[in-house]
Amino acid sequence: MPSIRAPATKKTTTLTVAIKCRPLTEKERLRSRDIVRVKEDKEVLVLDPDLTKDYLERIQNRTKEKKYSFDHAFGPDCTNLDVYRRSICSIIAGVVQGLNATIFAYGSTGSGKTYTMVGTQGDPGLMVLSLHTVFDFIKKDKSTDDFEVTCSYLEVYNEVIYDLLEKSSGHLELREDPEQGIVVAGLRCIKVHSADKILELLNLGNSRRKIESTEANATSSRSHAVLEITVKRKQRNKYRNQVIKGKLALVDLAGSERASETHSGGQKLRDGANINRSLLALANCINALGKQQKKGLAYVPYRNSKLTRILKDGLSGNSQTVMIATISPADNQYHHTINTLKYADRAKEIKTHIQKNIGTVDTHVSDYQRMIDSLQIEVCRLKKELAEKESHLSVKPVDKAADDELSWLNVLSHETSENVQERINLQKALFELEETNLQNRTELQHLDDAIAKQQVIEKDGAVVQALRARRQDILDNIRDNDETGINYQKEIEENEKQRCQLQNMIDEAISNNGNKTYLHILSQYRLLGMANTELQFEMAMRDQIIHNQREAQRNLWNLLMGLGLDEKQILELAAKQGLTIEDSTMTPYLGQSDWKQSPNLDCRKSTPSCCSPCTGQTYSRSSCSFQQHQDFGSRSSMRGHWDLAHTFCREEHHSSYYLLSHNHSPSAYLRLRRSSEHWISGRPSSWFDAPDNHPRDMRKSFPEMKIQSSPCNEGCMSTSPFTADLGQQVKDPWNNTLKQQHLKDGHHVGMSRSQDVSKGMMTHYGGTIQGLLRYGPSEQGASMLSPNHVFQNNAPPNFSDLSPGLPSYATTGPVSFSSP
Ligand SMILES: Nc1ncnc2c1ncn2[C@@H]1O[C@H](COP(=O)(O)OP(=O)(O)OP(=O)(O)O)[C@@H](O)[C@H]1O
Repeated sequence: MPSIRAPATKKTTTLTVAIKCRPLTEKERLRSRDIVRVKEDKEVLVLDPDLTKDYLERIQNRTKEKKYSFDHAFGPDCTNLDVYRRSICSIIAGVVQGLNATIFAYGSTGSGKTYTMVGTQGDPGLMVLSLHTVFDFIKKDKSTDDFEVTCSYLEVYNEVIYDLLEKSSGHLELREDPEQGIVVAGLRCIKVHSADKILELLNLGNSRRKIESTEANATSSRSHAVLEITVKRKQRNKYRNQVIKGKLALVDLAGSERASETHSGGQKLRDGANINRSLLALANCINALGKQQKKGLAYVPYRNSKLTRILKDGLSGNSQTVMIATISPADNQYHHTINTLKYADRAKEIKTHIQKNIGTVDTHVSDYQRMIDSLQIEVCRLKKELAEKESHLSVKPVDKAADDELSWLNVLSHETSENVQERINLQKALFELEETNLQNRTELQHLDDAIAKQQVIEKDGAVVQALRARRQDILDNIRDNDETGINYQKEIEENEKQRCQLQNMIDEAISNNGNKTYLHILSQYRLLGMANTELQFEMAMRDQIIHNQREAQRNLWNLLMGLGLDEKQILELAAKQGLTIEDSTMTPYLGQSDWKQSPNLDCRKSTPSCCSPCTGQTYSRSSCSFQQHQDFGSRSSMRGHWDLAHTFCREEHHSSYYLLSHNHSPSAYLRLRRSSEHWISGRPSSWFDAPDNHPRDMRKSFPEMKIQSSPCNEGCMSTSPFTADLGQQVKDPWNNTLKQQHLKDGHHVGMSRSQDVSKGMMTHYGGTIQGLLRYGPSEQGASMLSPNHVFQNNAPPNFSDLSPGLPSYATTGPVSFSSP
């Protein structure tokens, strides 16, 4: 029997911002003046550093004096313990109860970030104090629960992640996990039983951190360091299998600086540029998040740096977050101080949504994880073979040419891997950006409707004006997001060019070089690496879907509650529908396994070609887009068949992610255009052409599209005989039989993947082949299929021959297709 659960409730909180002003250092005392005043533990006054300003200028308010107010403010006499007690202590208790918390120090170089986070023996920092509290709470806990505390410590240096708990750590990759958010693959997590043990690890990690002496700070941290403590609590009471997991992230950022001030050059200058790049990305995220609270949906560019990706949860997700902005009181630091305070002021607007992390594991995600893991094992094996081959080559009699070639190939391999990573990252960013604008456009539509209605009641009244103002904000957001999107597109094009160059170089080397085995391994390694990252990309997409599914369920639940139904009534109603509703207080947090069984998704069991009433979706437009989207590529055998009618279309540039419509419903085209028209402007229309037999302006031709904001319509509209037929024919979309299936009305349906073996290049493409859309750059697989291309013998290629040994999975990649 299908079963749904009441979701765990989310609580919205605002980021806590605390300012800490350090004392003047010995050196500064000789030549600087103290210009910062902290008042009433909340206000910070920064005096004009220019003492020459006269009384008149001051009273005329022509001074540079600035005043800000924050949640907490600490003057030079305050210790780290003061900061801890007033602004941090209360959130640490939550970590032991399964909540996430993030504490990060932000400020210019030499302002006291490391001092605040790490501290000294006499004045232990927030990392040390928090750890002691965690263990104190565990010790004092009166329940019979089992606790497990683990700790990891990483640094981001020059946009590369290193494990500070490993002696000689390699480069680590970021991965997006549906349960845990952003995780660093391969990062060591050490089980610890006491705060002292963590402190030992912390000291060890700190000794490995990249530190340099700069003009501004003798021990300047050149990297961003993240200490993460995870507290797992296995409950031994009636909820036996429940595991509550709280995470505490403590972040010491590298200092922002101006090259001119630090007098650095060479490597230091490069470090500085990278540090500033991450901090700029962080500042942009803070800006966008601050703006979002005021103006609605602004795109938050987390993907612009590793640091912001790591801090994503802390900045907007499931985390109670404290920002400690550190400032120097010295007059020559005036600009830095004001800058830091400005960002801190904006950060006050940021909201996060906290909820308890109650453990659940999802099967299909673990399937993907297994695939990725096996690919990673394969990559490791090939890496080893490569290393062996290299050492074998290097013991040969000195052959400088071979050595040069080898190092050239290594550079090539490294560049290729970076290129793939960058591409995936850009595509994800574009995807998210598109999603944000999709929501913006929906709101715009609603606003237009509301304005039109309101105009009838009171022409140009206050309400209309407020609505218009909001409309303008949304339009501004859309425009900003479009601009960002165009820049991403350009970057993707650049990346694609680079990819082609690299590929040509590898191809050339393979054809010219005698050492074919080595090159073959290199090529294999590269291909597997690509498959690996693409799988990760796909997993991230699924995570997004899962996330939206949860939101949709949450909305549905809230709606039911909002209708005034009490729990008993809901249970009775559900029972009539044959549904079991479990109580959130008694059951684990809603996991993906739940939504697999949710009535929304399971509806196809009873109605193969049409969605059952999908009321919940109506209230979450974006969730619903994903509701359709989620079906894409899904291979749950539980479902028995694949309801292709619900697949949602999305354009993605080049070899990337896309979704296809599976029937002739114009909705597919419209949805595509609506979601992507803002990208397309200025590009050749052939990139995303509407079929000739469908006029461009779909709205005119298909007035029913106007009601598309009802997701239910989206789902149900595609209930064509074609789909129904498909529903019966398609038994398993992942199965080869489907790949070559022909529909009776002449459309091809298939999941496909191509591999141009001769070039050593792999392109995945697939999905359902139907319609007259065209995708992708000409260099890749897409060029094989021109618009309106008719497969030979009206059948798709034999995909299984083209992709030997690689697992089938949902589609990514360019595609061109047509129906005869
Ligand atoms: N509250 C404080 N009391 C006494 N000294 C402090 C305090 N805060 C910072 N300092 C001193 O100021 C100097 C710079 O501090 P710190 O290294 O923590 O700065 P930072 O912001 O981490 O710099 P960077 O970004 O370059 O790493 C150090 O000498 C430190 O001892």
